[in-house]
Amino acid sequence: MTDAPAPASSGHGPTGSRLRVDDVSKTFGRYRALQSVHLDVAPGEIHGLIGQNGSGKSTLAKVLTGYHAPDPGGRVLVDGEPLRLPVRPREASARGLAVVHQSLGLVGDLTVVENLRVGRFRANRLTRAIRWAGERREAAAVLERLGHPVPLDARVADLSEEDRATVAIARALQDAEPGRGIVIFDESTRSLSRASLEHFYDMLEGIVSTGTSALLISHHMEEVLEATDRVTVLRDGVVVESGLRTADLTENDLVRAVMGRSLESATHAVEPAVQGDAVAVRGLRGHLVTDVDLDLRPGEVVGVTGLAGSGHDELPYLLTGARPVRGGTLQFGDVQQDLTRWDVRTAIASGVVLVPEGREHAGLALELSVADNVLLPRRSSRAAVLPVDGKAESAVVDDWVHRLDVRPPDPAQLVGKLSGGNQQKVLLAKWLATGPRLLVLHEPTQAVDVGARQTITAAVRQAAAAGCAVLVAGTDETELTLLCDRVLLFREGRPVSELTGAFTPDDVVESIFSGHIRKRLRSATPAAGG
Ligand SMILES: Nc1ncnc2c1ncn2[C@@H]1O[C@H](COP(=O)(O)OP(=O)(O)OP(=O)(O)O)[C@@H](O)[C@H]1O
Repeated sequence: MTDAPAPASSGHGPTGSRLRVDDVSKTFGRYRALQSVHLDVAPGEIHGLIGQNGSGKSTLAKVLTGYHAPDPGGRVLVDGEPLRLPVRPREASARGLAVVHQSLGLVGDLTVVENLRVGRFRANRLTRAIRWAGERREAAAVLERLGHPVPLDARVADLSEEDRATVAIARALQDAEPGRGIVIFDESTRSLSRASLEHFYDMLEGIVSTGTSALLISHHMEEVLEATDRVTVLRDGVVVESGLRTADLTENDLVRAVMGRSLESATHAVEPAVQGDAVAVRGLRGHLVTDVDLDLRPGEVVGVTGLAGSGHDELPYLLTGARPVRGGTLQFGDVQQDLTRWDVRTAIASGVVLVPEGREHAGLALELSVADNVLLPRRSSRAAVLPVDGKAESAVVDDWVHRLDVRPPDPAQLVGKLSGGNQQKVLLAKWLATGPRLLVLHEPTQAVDVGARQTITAAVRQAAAAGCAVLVAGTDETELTLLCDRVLLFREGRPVSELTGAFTPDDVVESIFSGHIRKRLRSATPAAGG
């Protein structure tokens, strides 16, 4: 055994490793997704696992929890004891090795106790009846360990975002003896709002303070710097940096480790006025949005943001016919539309397209190839009698695969087999390839790595420079700062203030929280002076 460097927050529990991975590889067909991976997570440590889209992070998490069988050879040890390979999911969870997925993995229609105990129910041996009293006791005990009670009989769909995050973590934690085991968070913080994030980190702090460890997979360099003790970096399935102490690193160090190079700083000069159609929305009303007027110039990228429930994230769906509109009109070019009669098909035919959030649920056919997905809107709008121009179609697909740097750059690859971030790139390519006049994006760089953020920003700005008006809804301050010329802050259904000029990510956060000091993700380190 080699000695792992002590984590920054030392002093938790016994020494040794909570999780040790030695020489683990995984091949899909001829593609080597993981090559002789080593990883060492110390007790009580929050260990970051970072890397570009497609570098193998989720594949490693899936090998560790038994979803994928690794190639022969290699070892996985939890609390010093080897796990049989391929990992059997029940054995892994009984040893306290569990994962919290990005979508939190909960069933909305089931109650809290059902979500926590499903797959673990103990039935009476004679009657087969579930012993509910025991199940409730176990569920309550794990929630108590997290210090955050949630009503056991509430339907998960009715819970607040914070409570849902609590239930997801409790579910992963319930088999681990307190102070042992490790929870893997596979981009689990991605779908949480900043307010819930603070709660999430408080819980994480509580967990690791007992000696249980966490492996945090994330594309957010700021989060990795603030939340983790050490970090391991994957590039093309190979560990290129192992267990670096995060306290010694800057954000640039992390970016260089992930990308293998530094990123040029991305500033966007105000572009000269471009030809195209101005967009005027008047009196828009939806479920949350109330009487909104909005003007977008061609070539302009406008952000809309706010706290959950402020209406900014309803706007994309109202403008594109995806959700019912109570009132309002949209005017651009020759289109003058009563939005209460707008639907998705008419919107697309008019050049108004939506890149929705959550690519698994909306917008991509996972069982089709990259090429078929990119060409879908084009093919459905082409008159059925026209012959297919295969050459032109391949040229379009090749161009977009190249421009958005989809990896692997294979148009025949099934989208379901791409990594999460590469699926997001295909979703953007699909709609950018239509040459829209009004492009509406909801959290467009969610799930993509720091390099891909810049690639996507360049592609969106190129669409704007060609005369398209762009609306970006979201709460990611870096995304909004990179992409937008101005950002409108929503409160109670309408825009109340605007950021223009050279605003920074901190300006965006401060405008959302209207001056509240942003809580650090973890308590300040002693080096920072408390
Ligand atoms: N079932 C599969 N069949 C074939 N290839 C796969 C399969 N699952 C993953 N891959 C490939 O393995 C590589 C690693 O994918 P993985 O999902 O682990 O990346 P990741 O680092 O988690 O990326 P992201 O940050 O985009 O989520 C990718 O090239 C992906 O296309």
